[in-house]
Amino acid sequence: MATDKNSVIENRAYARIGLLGNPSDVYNGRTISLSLGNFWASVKLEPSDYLMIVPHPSHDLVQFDSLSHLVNRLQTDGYYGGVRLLMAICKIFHNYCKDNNISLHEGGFKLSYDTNIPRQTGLSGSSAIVCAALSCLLDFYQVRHLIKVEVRPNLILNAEKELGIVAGLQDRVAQVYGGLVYMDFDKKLMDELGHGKYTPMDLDLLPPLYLIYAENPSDSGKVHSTVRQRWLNGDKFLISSMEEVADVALEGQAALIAKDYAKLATLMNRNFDLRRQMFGDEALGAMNIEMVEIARRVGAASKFTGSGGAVVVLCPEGSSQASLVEDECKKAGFSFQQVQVMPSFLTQVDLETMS
Ligand SMILES: Nc1ncnc2c1ncn2[C@@H]1O[C@H](COP(=O)(O)OP(=O)(O)O)[C@@H](O)[C@H]1O
Ligand SMILES: O=C(O)[C@H]1O[C@H](OP(=O)(O)O)[C@H](O)[C@@H](O)[C@@H]1O
Ligand SMILES: [Mg+2]
Repeated sequence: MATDKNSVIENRAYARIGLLGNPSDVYNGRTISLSLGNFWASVKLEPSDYLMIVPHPSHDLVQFDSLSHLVNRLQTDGYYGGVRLLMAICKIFHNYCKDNNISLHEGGFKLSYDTNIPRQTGLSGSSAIVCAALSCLLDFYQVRHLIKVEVRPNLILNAEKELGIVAGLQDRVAQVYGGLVYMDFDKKLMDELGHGKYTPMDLDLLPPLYLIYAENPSDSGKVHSTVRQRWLNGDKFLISSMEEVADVALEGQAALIAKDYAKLATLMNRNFDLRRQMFGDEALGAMNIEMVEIARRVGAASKFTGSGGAVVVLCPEGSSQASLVEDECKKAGFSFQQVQVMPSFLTQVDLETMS
């Protein structure tokens, strides 16, 4: 990657799968997540005399065929695209550098993005856009060596918090680190370090995994805000269930290391069952629940990759079972793909910032 301040910079960030423990990352828990090579967002930074955030031609649509086209679009995709995400990370990055005496040159830039991550499907399309933008800013200002890898997920999360999106760190950690990562967000640890403890795991430990998803925009921030408020209010059931979800990741780490995939399957199912009890069927949505059940009906294990819209599947009986899931997905109109894990692409400069 060229880091000359006059050259065009382009960076990608991949979708992610919360394999175990999500959403306990939002609640001082633990997760195991992986970077998903099947989908990515890319951000391009072109040096310029002025500063411009370029709206995406379809994700930030502002021109419509008719009033009903506009209304239809708002009803399916909501009001927001990626522009606000790019603006927010620019602000967070600027303020972080100012607070940490990192000086930035005066050059301007044009920032544009593209993404093939299915929109708002719990594959972390939102933080992929932010993460790729942060990478461009690190390169443009040549400050990659000054901003530790461990704190980058916080900056990405803060950009979304800035917009009122309730979320946790696991997506952002998977996207910054790449590969497969075990994460511990223990409160004491977070208070002491300002971030969680992130331990990369060997990709060879993973069994083949599959993905089911649907065009199904649901706002993860909204899904989380009520549960988060109940948790903050001290709801005992939520607090103890969230601890159980965090324990799923702890047990999952041992299961992965032992390549005990029967245990991994049990833990994935348990993870979703706990989410279902905590959030309730109405909040999860009938289509999302059906995606989980389609896999379970043929004996596979399944859970949400994020807050809903996509499901990760483990087939303990192998590829013949995966074909059965695929057939069922076709009948139901859901997309089905084998998971490609994206290995870490942290550079030497990045690695040297790590404590
Ligand atoms: N594909 C996309 N293109 C443009 N903006 C997106 C896209 N996906 C998400 N966003 C932006 O991120 C916000 C939060 O999305 P979120 O519900 O977290 O989706 P995801 O599950 O993909 O992370 C949305 O309100 C929107 O502003
Ligand atoms: O609910 C979850 O599992 C995750 O929800 C959000 O991710 P998204 O891909 O936007 O659905 C959130 O950002 C994560 O921290 C949660 O674990
Ligand atoms: Mg998101």
